[in-house]
Amino acid sequence: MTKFNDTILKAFRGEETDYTPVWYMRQAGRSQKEYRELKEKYSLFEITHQPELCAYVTRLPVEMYDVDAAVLYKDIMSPLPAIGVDVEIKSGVGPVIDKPITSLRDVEKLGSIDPESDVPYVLDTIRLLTQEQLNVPLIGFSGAPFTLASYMIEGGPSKNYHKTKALMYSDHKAWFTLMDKLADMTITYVEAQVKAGAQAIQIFDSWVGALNVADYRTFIKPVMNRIFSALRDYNVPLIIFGVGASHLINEWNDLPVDVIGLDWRMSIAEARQLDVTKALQGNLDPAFLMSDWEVVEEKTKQIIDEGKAHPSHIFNLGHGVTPEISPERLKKLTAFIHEYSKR
Ligand SMILES: O=C(O)CCc1c2[nH]c(c1CC(=O)O)Cc1[nH]c(c(CC(=O)O)c1CCC(=O)O)Cc1[nH]c(c(CC(=O)O)c1CCC(=O)O)Cc1[nH]c(c(CCC(=O)O)c1CC(=O)O)C2
Repeated sequence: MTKFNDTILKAFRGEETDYTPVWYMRQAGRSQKEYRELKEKYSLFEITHQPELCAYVTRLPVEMYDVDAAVLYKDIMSPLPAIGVDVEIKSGVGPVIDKPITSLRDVEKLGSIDPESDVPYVLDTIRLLTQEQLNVPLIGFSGAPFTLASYMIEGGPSKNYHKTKALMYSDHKAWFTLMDKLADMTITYVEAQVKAGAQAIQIFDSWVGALNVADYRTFIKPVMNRIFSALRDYNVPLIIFGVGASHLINEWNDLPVDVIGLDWRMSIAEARQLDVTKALQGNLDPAFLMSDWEVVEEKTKQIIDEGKAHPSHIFNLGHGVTPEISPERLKKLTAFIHEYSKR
């Protein structure tokens, strides 16, 4: 067994490292041939319910790409059935919820999660990976209340979140009760992942960029403060990530997080000009990986150079790996990042 490589944990904590560590959102699923063959037989939930199989899928990209962290193979929807939300992941569509939340009554029906009895397979997978199989840290994760609520209210992926925002603006009791229930679920669910062995946590608020700063401060920021303040007790690096949320970066810099994950809309240099002090993660647009290698190399060098100007930077894409990106490309990119970023 090769020596455990904790470089990425040092970068998450804002320390300077010998090279720029890298992992990719959605690295575990997607385009590996071995994974595609598995997906012919099993759904995402069926894989996650089998710890040995789920650990194998989680390890695939680590062994194939030599990335500096593993991310647990599951979805941000995974804990929702435990609180009474009937969600299905439709291939090529995404999460689908047949009975969306429409009122306070629906919110009050939601229960709470007991990870050891509701999602024992998630915790067993984490134990398997961190006690026996990985020589890089394992990243656990949860969706954030706004992003989870957007699926629960819209009934699936959305472009404009009109129903979500309408409920948020018009029914404050329903909204804040839902936020509190989802915050309680997130804290309990993340605590169990850390106790099982996850060494860093990412909170995905993918769609909160749909809100302006004022509404973020009113309807979201207090609950995010509560979540991250509670998670600090578990003493693992905490990452917040969202898409199209650059206008919220100074709000995120106020939160008790260690790392801010950027998409491609704001450069690392621009974030630093806004006095963002947290470690930064990102932020290559996945679309680059479909273009000529010379273009990828040039953009990657720019991101690494900007990241090196301040401690510290973790390389990632600006959003999850897309299905058409080839494993060969990700392997080549990872090797290039490790080589080019050496101090
Ligand atoms: O099609 C299938 O059968 C399953 C597809 C699949 C899903 N989650 C998945 C997988 C495994 C895989 O990538 O193959 C599995 C999945 N989803 C996620 C992770 C964690 C990570 O990103 O590393 C992971 C596991 C880790 C990994 O695959 O590397 C997290 C996730 N699910 C979701 C989101 C919201 C978002 O997209 O930003 C996000 C966060 C941002 C991200 O994409 O990285 C919600 C979700 N889950 C899913 C989708 C369907 C669209 C799509 O496939 O991109 C979508 C997106 C949407 O349309 O709203 C289904």
